[in-house]
Amino acid sequence: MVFITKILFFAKSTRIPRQYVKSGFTDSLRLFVKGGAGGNGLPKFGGIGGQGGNISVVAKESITLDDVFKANRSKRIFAKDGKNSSHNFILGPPGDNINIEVPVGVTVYSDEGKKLGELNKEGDQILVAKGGYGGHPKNGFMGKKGQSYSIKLDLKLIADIGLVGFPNAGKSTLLKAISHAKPKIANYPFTTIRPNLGIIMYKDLRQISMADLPGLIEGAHNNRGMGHKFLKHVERTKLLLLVVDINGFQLGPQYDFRSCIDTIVLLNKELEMYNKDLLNKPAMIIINKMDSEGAMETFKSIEDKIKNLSEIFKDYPEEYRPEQALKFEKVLAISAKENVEDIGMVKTKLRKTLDVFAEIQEEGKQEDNSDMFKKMKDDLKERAPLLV
Ligand SMILES: Nc1nc2c(ncn2[C@@H]2O[C@H](COP(=O)(O)OP(=O)(O)OP(=O)(O)O)[C@@H](O)[C@H]2O)c(=O)[nH]1
Repeated sequence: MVFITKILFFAKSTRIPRQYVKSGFTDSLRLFVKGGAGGNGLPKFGGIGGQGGNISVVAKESITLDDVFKANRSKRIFAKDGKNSSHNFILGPPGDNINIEVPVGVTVYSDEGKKLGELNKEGDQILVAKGGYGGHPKNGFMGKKGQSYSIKLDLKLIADIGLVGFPNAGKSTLLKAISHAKPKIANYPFTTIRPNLGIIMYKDLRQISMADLPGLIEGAHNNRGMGHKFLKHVERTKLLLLVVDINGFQLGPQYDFRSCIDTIVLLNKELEMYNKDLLNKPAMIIINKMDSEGAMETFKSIEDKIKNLSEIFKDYPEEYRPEQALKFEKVLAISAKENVEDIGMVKTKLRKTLDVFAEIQEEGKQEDNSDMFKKMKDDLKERAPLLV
């Protein structure tokens, strides 16, 4: 009986990561869509033509943009025309509507870049091309053409936590240790070339999703490296989790060495250059590879600086200097690879932080960031320990 309960429990708690992060990763797709034309009316009998079919996009879980492409290789989608009014059908039958199933998380843009809408949960629907009206007395019984547009489907992952960092900092190692994801890990930069999604599971069945994104590099906002292309995926995460290597980072022998604190300032700058609003998101930072020699001394020497980042901006040349500093709710020094206890601690802190922010949001009390952080700290102190 206990065994069966365990199996059922486990089955229930295993949420399968959305397919779109498992296979080939396409995160935007352009389609031409055309609503059906309206059928002609029949003046002799006052008959009205059928309306042309509409085209909508509908959000569906467990589907990828690749699937959408495979189902529509021509990338041209036409709805059926409405039928003409006839002796047999005075009211011409309408053309069938088409619903294009797309992944949850897609934003639809017109060709001119106008946002037509977001599909954030299963079943959300946006009409993208209206069918033409059927012919009737007021339009001379002539059916109208359907709307035709090019639309862009732009996928942004919806994860609770987004990992941000330079290459090789240990993001994938953390994701693997903390969740059931199996990202590729190697001791060279840019091992991660597409987002990976992991689900962090807690004993009480709570689940939190975490997305690991390809590493950013200096100048990412100018399209250096691949990080920028993927930064859009942190826009919808509830919490930014920066991961930096206590030993710093050097892209290659021909590049400057960046110390740990340099990498934090540079990440701050890259996020700001991409989208200033990201700096107002709740954020935590992990200083990783604390098992390295001399790591604790380095950490002690920079801990205060990390907590008051804006005070050291003046030490950086103007092109690297952010205007606004990231505020970290927590600064956690860990070894993602070597210390299992650290992983447990990160798990607990992430959950607490997300919970507190969710509460604050619900109460609608976040007038400004500083108040928000004060409240978070008070709340965190009051909480009882959680099951991890
Ligand atoms: N000593 C030590 N090495 C670590 C630790 N965490 C990760 N590493 C190593 O650092 C290297 C890079 O780790 P990854 O997890 O692939 O780093 P990443 O940030 O995902 O890298 P990209 O895919 O390039 O963005 C690997 O060789 C890891 O084994 C740690 O806590 N201590």
